[in-house]
Amino acid sequence: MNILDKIIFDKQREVVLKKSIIPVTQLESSVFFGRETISLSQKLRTSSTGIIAEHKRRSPSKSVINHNFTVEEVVKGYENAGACGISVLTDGKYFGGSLDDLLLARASVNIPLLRKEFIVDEYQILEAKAHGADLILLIAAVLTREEIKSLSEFAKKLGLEVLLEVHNQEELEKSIMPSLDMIGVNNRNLKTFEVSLDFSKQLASQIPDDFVKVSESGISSIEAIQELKPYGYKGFLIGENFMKTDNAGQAAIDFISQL
Ligand SMILES: O=C(O)c1ccccc1NCC(=O)[C@H](O)[C@H](O)COP(=O)(O)O
Repeated sequence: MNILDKIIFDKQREVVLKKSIIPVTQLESSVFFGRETISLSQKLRTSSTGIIAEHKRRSPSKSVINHNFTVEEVVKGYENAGACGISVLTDGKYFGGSLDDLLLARASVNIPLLRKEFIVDEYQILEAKAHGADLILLIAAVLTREEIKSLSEFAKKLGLEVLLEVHNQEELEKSIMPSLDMIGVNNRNLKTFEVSLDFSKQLASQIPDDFVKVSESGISSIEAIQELKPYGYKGFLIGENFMKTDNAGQAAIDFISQL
């Protein structure tokens, strides 16, 4: 079993367990459930920088990245740096994240928050809304077209935007539908961990203009952004490059100020 299959296997079991502990009615009674969300896609369309900075403690490909900061320090640093939005990894087992991280981030900043999660069930979308997210991620590699349609339509009904992640042409072709806002090309093959900006470059022309294009993973230099912009990318998701430093917020300031 590759790592992505393992993550999804565990996630499906986790969701069954969580559903039996926290009822939907409890999620719907959260103070954040009725909150008006902030659009990341609109911000990206008009931004000259397009950085989506990620809170990421560890990952399957890199093991420990950073456990030294509080969530508040990181996300406030990212907001001060001028990030368009923040991605908060909420998976515990493989990334050391949690829904509490998302809640703390929501209480700390006023820019769009992505719940970065392996979503397989509507219940996780309700969790995202209840914990202050503005948008969710759907990963084409682990969902059928029908699942992408029903999950994205469910998210839209709750006022959440949808970032659909693809890694190859087949995933892109099966996924295009009006209920998506942004299409992200992951430069990391989640099965082998190979990273190359070529994945973003190769798929760019096949992403319809209706969707904001986002390039994700393995971005660590200004040159990479300059290489990707001519392909129409408006958003750039960066995690490790900021989190591996001893001050993620300052690293984001240094990076964004050069764009
Ligand atoms: O980052 C991983 O090792 C990983 C492994 C398996 C599934 C997902 C994984 N990462 C999620 C992401 O998409 C990245 O955290 C995100 O795009 C930022 O990437 P980076 O800037 O390279 O940290």
